[in-house]
Amino acid sequence: MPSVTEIREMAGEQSITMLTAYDAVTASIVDAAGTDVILVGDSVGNADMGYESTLPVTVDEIASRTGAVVRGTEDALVVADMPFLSFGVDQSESIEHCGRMLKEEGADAVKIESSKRTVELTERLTELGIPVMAHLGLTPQKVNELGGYTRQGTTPEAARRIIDLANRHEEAGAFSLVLEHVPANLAEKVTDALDIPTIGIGAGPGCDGQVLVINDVVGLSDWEPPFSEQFGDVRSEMAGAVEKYNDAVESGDFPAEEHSHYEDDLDELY
Ligand SMILES: Nc1nc(=O)c2c([nH]1)NC[C@@H]1CN(c3ccc(C(=O)N[C@@H](CCC(=O)O)C(=O)O)cc3)CN21
Ligand SMILES: CC(C)C(=O)C(=O)O
Ligand SMILES: [Mg+2]
Repeated sequence: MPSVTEIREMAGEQSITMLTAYDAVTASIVDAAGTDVILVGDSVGNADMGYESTLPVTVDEIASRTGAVVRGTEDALVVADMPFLSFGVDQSESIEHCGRMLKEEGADAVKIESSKRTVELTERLTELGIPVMAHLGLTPQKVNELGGYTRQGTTPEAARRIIDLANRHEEAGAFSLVLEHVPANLAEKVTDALDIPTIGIGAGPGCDGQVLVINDVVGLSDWEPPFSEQFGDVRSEMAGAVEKYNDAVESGDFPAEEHSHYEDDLDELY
């Protein structure tokens, strides 16, 4: 069972595997496959709740999903992804929201979309015993400011800002860092600059680990980011089962004798 310390020590050693999960069933499948880290992503908003973005997701929703994932997980490290405006508005409120994921839901750590304003919060949370995974590059909670889910860190200045913030979050105590949708050569430089592991999504092969959204990986999404890869076709599997069920009900093949029971005493009932 990897702890935050064991994940930190995987930097430069073994590739860290991380996937999202939003419910106990999926978490149990992801966990049994030996995945190192399960992220209760705020991507639940678009992946599982029908929203267009991650912005509407609430603290209560992430808390509820985190509890479910924890109950479905035996071995993996469970990280709760703090939703839009659950941190950064007010420090004590931020700490309460993050603390709740550990204290009430059993998460091992939280992830916070990082900026220069989260350095101090990361330090405070770490010092209180709430391990923090940082997140730089494309931070989808800033979609309205960025104007889309565009590649980040593409100019020397933007790349330098990311390297600087990565260093500052490591110094503040973050135990790992997600790097999203940045050039592979920038991700390599960040990985070299840090002692803590980098976990990439659309950040090339040079990171210490990789993360993707489970729906994209198993083939449940109706769209995926260009950097994702479908490793299965669960949507067709499910559609096939549902069609067979509908056909069986319509034809009268289901339920059959083995799905039904009869009581002799009831035969005379009028
Ligand atoms: N199902 C799912 N998978 C994800 O990987 C994911 C989410 N949801 N939700 C939160 C964020 C959003 N992500 C995304 C979404 C779209 C692009 C994308 O299509 N980028 C294109 C177009 C950018 C634009 O012009 O808007 C690109 O070429 O960069 C990238 C990352 C990654 N995350
Ligand atoms: C893709 C990962 C890093 C994420 O933040 C999410 O799933 O919400
Ligand atoms: Mg997220």
